[in-house]
Amino acid sequence: MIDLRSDTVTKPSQAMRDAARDAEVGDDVYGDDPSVNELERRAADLVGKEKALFVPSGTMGNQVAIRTHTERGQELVVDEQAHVVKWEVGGVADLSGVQARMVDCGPRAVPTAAQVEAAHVEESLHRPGTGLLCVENTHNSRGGVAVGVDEIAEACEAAHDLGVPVHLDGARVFNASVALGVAPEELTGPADTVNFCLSKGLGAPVGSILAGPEGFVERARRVRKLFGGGMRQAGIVAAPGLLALENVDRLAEDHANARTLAAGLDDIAGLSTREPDTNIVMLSVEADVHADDLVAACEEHGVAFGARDASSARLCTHLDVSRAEVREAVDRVAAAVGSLR
Ligand SMILES: Cc1ncc(COP(=O)(O)O)c(CN[C@H](C(=O)O)[C@H](C)O)c1O
Repeated sequence: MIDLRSDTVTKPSQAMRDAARDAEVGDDVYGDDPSVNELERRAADLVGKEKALFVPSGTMGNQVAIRTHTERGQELVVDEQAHVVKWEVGGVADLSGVQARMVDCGPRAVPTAAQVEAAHVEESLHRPGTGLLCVENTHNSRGGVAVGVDEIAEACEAAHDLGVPVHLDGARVFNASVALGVAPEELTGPADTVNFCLSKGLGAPVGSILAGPEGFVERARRVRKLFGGGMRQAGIVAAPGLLALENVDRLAEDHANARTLAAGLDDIAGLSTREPDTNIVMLSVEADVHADDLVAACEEHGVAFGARDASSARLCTHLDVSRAEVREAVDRVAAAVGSLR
């Protein structure tokens, strides 16, 4: 099976497994795990923030950030297709008591200054007040869009002018950095906090990093504990995360493979794709084939990916899929489409 469901499916390398086995560990709740401490230090440096917190998942990183930034009853300004409101089980309401004020950012994938200003609510006797702006880069549901430095900075500046902090869901921020050819901290710098995933394109088995100002990270550490994310000898999974930080540059291979995949799928009658910015390929399926049927037929032919709606699907290239396997996947999709006709 060529698994293109997500870049979350990558399996740890032998070097990562060895690092896990040999990791120096301690009780991380007491701050005693040397592997976690080293990972947090290096991760903070990489994204230009004072401190960082190792969390078990990207969802926890985002939800801990939202809870730490906001007060119950406030509003969160966010793109209507953002992961934090679309794929995190209603966490902004359930865990933080926050209401989402959704903005349609369209293909731009990040709100304009005007959209931030229009969505902002001033707290009053009657009104909730805006507690946070959340942006996403790359933007998953809008096709792995790499949002540019200027666009991120514009949204952050507009929020800051209104006294509103900004959290960057940077699950794939290194994909954006590599695709745009800019240093990660050019993309993370304008935001107050950033969450990025070690367990996606970077290939670690577990974990994400929430980074920001020292005071914020200390408050976030307590929220992580509240959410049950206080880990003990977590060096076992932090050590592979340290190796994952060395996989940033190779993300360019995933992007090249995504372009090869998209071009191959475009040659199949009835299918079309948008030119991918990064490792995510959004596939449009012609009217007379339901995306679910295509996904099922492809699975029978040895390619796995997921439908997004009745007429579109998402395919992700990643560390565990080679260029040759991408080409083979295109051939298998072609055979699957043929079987549907
Ligand atoms: C932008 C963004 N932010 C946060 C997360 C959450 O990370 P995890 O909780 O899965 O580690 C994801 C994972 N995205 C996963 C995927 O793409 O397959 C699924 C959809 O949850 C994400 O894409």
